Amino acid sequence: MIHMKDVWKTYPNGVMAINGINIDIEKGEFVYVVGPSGAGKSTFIKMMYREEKPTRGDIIINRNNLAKVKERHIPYIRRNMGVIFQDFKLLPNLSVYENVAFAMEVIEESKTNIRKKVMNVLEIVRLKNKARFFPHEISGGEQQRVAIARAIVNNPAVLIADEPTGNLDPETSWEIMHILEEINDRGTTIVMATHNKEIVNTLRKRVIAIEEGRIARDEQKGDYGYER
Ligand SMILES: Nc1ncnc2c1ncn2[C@@H]1O[C@H](COP(=O)(O)OP(=O)(O)OP(=O)(O)O)[C@@H](O)[C@H]1O
Repeated sequence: MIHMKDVWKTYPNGVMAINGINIDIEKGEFVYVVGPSGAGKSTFIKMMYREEKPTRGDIIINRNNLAKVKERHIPYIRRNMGVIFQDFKLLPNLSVYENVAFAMEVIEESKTNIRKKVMNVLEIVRLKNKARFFPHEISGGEQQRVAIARAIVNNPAVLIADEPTGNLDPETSWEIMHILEEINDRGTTIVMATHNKEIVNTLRKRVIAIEEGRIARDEQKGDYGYER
């Protein structure tokens, strides 16, 4: 599903963020990406949704090589990918419903179908009753659930998450994790960068540890392995 071959990333200012990474992630896996601050986790994640382009190497996702793809094709590639962030990134002037509908491919979709799909994902994240609310009227955990609904509305094969619980209290973080697990159980591959030791050590999954831009560990049902 996701294959990285000899991937390197040097930023324009000369910082070498990723130094020769090889990794294979198969369909349906749930993978945590851990490592010290500045180790290269975000860069690794950003290259997966082509926010950053590798300096060298190949990144093949759903048979497309993100290292070679033309700029104008990036939106097509992203359609089969959902992304969620630490700071949710909802559109403040749109309601919960509209935030999700806005992300949908609406070409040739009837209004009834759009409504069905949006309400269906809002049900998965248990927010049907808040469809008319605006982001500032709901809690941080609810905002992240809207972001998840938006990320999965096009039924992507891969969901990429960069510290999705970073701004949330422990209880709310667990709610988010249970929703991500349900989505993973439906077959979506999930790659999640995190600093949350408790979650990684409790909800055991594959752990890829990055240190100084290299894979330091790659373990099935691994542990967090750092103090924080
Ligand atoms: N846009 C950028 N331009 C230049 N250097 C960058 C850029 N983004 C990140 N870096 C540098 O690349 C290295 C890896 O950063 P990255 O954000 O990938 O680490 P991280 O593991 O996600 O860190 P954290 O856990 O603190 O979020 C760091 O030295 C960082 O300063």
